Parts: sequence; structure tokens; C-alpha cells
Amino acid sequence: MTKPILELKNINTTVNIGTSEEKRILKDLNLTLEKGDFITLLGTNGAGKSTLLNVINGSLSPTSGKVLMNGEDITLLNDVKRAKYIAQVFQDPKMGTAPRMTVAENLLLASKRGQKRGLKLRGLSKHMDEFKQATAKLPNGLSNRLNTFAGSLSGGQRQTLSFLMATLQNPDLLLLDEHTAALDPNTSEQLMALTDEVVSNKDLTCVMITHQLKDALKYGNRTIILHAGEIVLDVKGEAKKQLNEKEILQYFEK
Ligand SMILES: Nc1ncnc2c1ncn2[C@@H]1O[C@H](COP(=O)(O)OP(=O)(O)OP(=O)(O)O)[C@@H](O)[C@H]1O
Repeated sequence: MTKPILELKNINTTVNIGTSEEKRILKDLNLTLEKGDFITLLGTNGAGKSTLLNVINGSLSPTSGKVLMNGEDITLLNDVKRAKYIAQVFQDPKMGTAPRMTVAENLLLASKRGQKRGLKLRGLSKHMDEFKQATAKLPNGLSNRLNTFAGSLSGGQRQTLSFLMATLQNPDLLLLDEHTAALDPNTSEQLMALTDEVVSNKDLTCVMITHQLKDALKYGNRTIILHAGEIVLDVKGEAKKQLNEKEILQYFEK
């Protein structure tokens, strides 16, 4: 039997331990992600959603509990080592790309993710056709900006580039932390449609934090609601299809 992509076992995360600021953020949290799960993760501000993603991506060690990936205990593996398997797109379009590198250079960097590499990125011209193709169908005319510095792109273009870079190498797990929240409604919708297409075509496993109830309902095969560090709803397949905004809002009022 194939192992789940990710298992979180009894995860507790407490910050500022032993001070007056001590706060228990995640509480005995258990979660299993099967291959191909596309989770929309909802919850009120401060519920612990980003903390959960940080525990998954390795930038934050849980106070107790275990993180398993493909059955292997990765609790002690740091974020740099986990980057071989886990890719993330953040809310801020500036986070995922190198501003002083061109779009093509950023893509070349992404294509070498997980490999040992020197400081110089070689063989760019060899890859230009491939990058032209990879960007051809993307919104925002990114394919005509391959030689533009990422720092000069619009927020929408830059976030589309971040998304493309995160998914180029088919990561075992894709984490999206409100990746469309900083974009205007049309651009946000375009990037959501692209996200859905890529996750489904590449059969990626994905956790997407969103505050957009419509997106949470429309996309993915599973919806999870986090409240005060605990999972209060986890529905998949038919049960997710039955979910509606009114029902979700009840969990926000608790
Ligand atoms: N390092 C830290 N030190 C102290 N408090 C923290 C730390 N990290 C997170 N918190 C607190 O823990 C709670 C959960 O934060 P988190 O960012 O995970 O919530 P969230 O669900 O992602 O919220 P939002 O929807 O506002 O982004 C918040 O009250 C936050 O202020």
C-alpha cells in the first residue's frame, strides 16, 4: 500500500514557553494527506493556519509530535532540506522570486531545485524554448517577459512566476499561503484557475490557505477548518461537495 504523502501526529506548537507570552497555537493536531489531496484550509485570523504550514515546511519545529513524509520521519529535517519535496507560494508576490534575476533565470533556478549547484546558472539559452512553452498559456503575457527582471514585473505576473517556479519540478507537496490574496479580483481568478489546472494535471498534493469561501468551496477535493489550533471540520469528496457557505460560517462563529 502506498504511504500517505504527509502525516502529522499529535502536533503541539507552543511559543514563548515559560514567559508571560506563552501561547499554545496548535493543539494535538493529527492530519493525513493522501496523494492527490487538494485541501482548502480555512479558519479565522489567528487560528494557526500559517503555523501549520510552517510546521509542514520545516521552518518551525513542533514542540511535540511527529511529521512523516511518504512514511519517513522528517520531524528533524529543516526547511532547506525539505525544499526538495515541498514547494510553497506565499501571499507576498515578492517572496518567491529573485528580483535581480530575469524571469528565465528564475525559471532556470527553479528547474535546478534540489540539485547541488554552483553560484553560476549555466545553460540558460538551451532552456529558452522550454521556458517559452512553459509560459505560453499563462495569463499576464509572462511569455513575452522572459528577459525582464522579476523585480520589474507586476504583482500578478510575479505571483504567476512564483507559482510556476513552485510547480515546475512537481513537488511532492505544494503549500499555498493565500497566494492570490494580494491580487486584484480578475488576476486572482486567473491564478486560481491556473492553480486548479496545474494541481489536477500534475496530480499534485496541495494545501491552500484561503479566506475566500467561494474559492474554498469551488476548488480542491477536501476542506479543513482550523479553529484555535484544532481541526473542527475535515470533509472530502461528496461531503465536501455538499458543504456550503452558511455551514462554514457557523464554524467561524464558535
Ligand atoms: N512566533 C510567534 N510568537 C508569538 N505568537 C505567535 C507566533 N507565531 C504565531 N503566533 C500567534 O499564534 C496565532 C496563530 O498565528 P497564525 O499566523 O498561524 O494564524 P493564521 O490562522 O495563519 O492567521 P491569519 O489568518 O491572520 O493569517 C496568532 O495569534 C499569532 O499571533
